[in-house]
Amino acid sequence: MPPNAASDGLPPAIVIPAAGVGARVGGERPKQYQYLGNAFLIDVTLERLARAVPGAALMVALGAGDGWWASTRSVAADSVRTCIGGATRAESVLNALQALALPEEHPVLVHDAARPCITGGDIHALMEGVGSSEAGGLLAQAVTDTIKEVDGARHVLATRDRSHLWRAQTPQLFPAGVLERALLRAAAAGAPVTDEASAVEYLGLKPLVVPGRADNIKVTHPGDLAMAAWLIEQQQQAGGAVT
Ligand SMILES: Nc1ccn([C@@H]2O[C@H](COP(=O)(O)OP(=O)(O)OP(=O)(O)O)[C@@H](O)[C@H]2O)c(=O)n1
Ligand SMILES: C[C@](O)(CO)[C@H](O)COP(=O)(O)O
Repeated sequence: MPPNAASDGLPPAIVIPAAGVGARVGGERPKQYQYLGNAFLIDVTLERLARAVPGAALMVALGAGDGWWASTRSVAADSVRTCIGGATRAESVLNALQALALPEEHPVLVHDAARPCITGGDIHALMEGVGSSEAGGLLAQAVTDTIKEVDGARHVLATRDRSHLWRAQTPQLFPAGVLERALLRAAAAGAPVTDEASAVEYLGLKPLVVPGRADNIKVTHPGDLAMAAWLIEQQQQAGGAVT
């Protein structure tokens, strides 16, 4: 493997988009500030990231006018800084990346605040799998269900070949310069960017998928918070190795 910041022992920086409103989960506050056990969801996510990558700088993109961050545990953490996010997840990630102002080759992990069940094992598998590759990579899971294409009334139009389909998760890992160029280029072209890899693909690069755990869920719908709390309990019972 060629020398790079990661292999030289310099930890990746970590960008955490947390500027969403959590409309699908609902509730009186954004999902990142709802409780998982006795902690805010965002504290669980940030503490797992910080534990997995000691010494990493964490940059959290917050919604403009966020009134909750000040009540988190993470507000007091030296390694955690914040910036204002944007109208889309991609804009939030770009703002955070620019706030970090990293050298071109510096590795950057991007992880949704809304994925609190991430494990150190998965983060290290991603870092080892991707190494210093220019195209970077992401955790993902191979699709195991039969895939239906449906019309607007939910009638099946076709059954799709799933043999090359994977479900993208986060973290996703890229060199800072590649990621910034990719996000800027995709934004200028109006290309749809639902994750960092889709922006990097837009540059013509092929990010690597690294198999991740099924329990790295994104809290998206009502009920997912309870599911995440249960998954964390299971991980804790399975031992410290997973967290
Ligand atoms: N403008 C935005 C939109 C989303 N996110 C973040 O991106 C992650 C994944 O997005 P998603 O699950 O879609 O969160 P929300 O946008 O909050 O959810 P919803 O679409 O239900 O409102 C979350 O951590 C969310 O806070 C962000 O930083 N900036
Ligand atoms: C980035 C992501 O977590 C990959 O699965 C996901 O796309 C983010 O959710 P969104 O609903 O697309 O914002």
